Amino acid sequence: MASSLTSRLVHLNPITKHTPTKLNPLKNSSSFYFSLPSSLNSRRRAVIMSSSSSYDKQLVAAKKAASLAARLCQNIQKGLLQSDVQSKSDKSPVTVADYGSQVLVSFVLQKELPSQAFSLVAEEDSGDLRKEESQETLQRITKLVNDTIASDGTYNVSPLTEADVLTIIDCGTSEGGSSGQHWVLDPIDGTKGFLRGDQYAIALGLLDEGKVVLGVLACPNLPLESIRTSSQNTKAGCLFSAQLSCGTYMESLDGSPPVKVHVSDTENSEEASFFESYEAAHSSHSLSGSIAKKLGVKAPPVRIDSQAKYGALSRGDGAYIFTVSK
Ligand SMILES: Nc1ncnc2c1ncn2[C@@H]1O[C@H](COP(=O)(O)O)[C@@H](OP(=O)(O)O)[C@H]1O
Ligand SMILES: [Mg+2]
Repeated sequence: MASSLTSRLVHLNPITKHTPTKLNPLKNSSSFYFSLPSSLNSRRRAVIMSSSSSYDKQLVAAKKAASLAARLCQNIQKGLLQSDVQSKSDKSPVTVADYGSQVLVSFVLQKELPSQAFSLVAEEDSGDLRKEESQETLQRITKLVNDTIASDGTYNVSPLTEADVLTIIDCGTSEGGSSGQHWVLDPIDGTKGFLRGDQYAIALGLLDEGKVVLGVLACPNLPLESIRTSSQNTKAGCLFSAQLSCGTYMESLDGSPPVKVHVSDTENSEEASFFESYEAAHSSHSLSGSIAKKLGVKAPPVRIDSQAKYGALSRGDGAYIFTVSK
């Protein structure tokens, strides 16, 4: 599930179109663009713009949901316990933060959009947490989620019970589909990066009639300035958001005003740099090195866990992402 969900979420990364160049094959993939082609006449442009504005409420809710989930993840990462980490049947790690993030996103979306039918396709389910031996883990998730909701103060609700938490996790078991609206969530993309204290992301998208119409990406450890020039002292915590045909915006997770971002417009691959997975088991480093060489890229690879690399790409920190299946 993790891999297939991740591969779908890759296409949820709405990157603002700037000037596509022959040098950047990724930028020519339609799934990376939400902006309107300039060839569209202004009447058609107006029609698309007005239809996209109907997702404003969902965008506000998605940003709130991802921000609150990021807050929970940041708090857990500061004091991660050995017992917070478990192994899934596919041997990939899952943590109390993955579950807690899914609970918060599901909870906030339903609170913020009460009048809408709710469908969520999410990575985690409650199966393992319902086992006898997971009782303490479930208690810890419930406490962490309740503490986060209380610290935010927006929702005047009684604390969630453990049964509530299990039910809310399983709100993410929708099958999705090509009709209606469906949220798609990876509550922590890059769990291995999260465990290492490196990059990870909360990745949330909305599909309407089978099309991606908005996406948000919370990257709690991504510096607010380019990762190629930032230092350890640079403030971190970015929230990227995009709505169909409205471009991509970035703000800090602690609430700075959003600024519009653009992908790199470099025409010279000798000056370009590329991102790839940190984990060599996820993407072939040797093959991407060969591709980079053929393209004339001189800079060494920038290895980042998770879709945080798509956030970095969307603001032009680098020009390419290479994901090469092994
Ligand atoms: N062998 C593999 N090939 C491709 N992707 C893999 C993989 N093993 C794990 N992944 C996925 O890669 C995601 C992380 O991406 P990246 O390598 O860019 O950091 C993980 O998402 P989760 O952390 O949500 O499980 C995981 O599902
Ligand atoms: Mg995940």
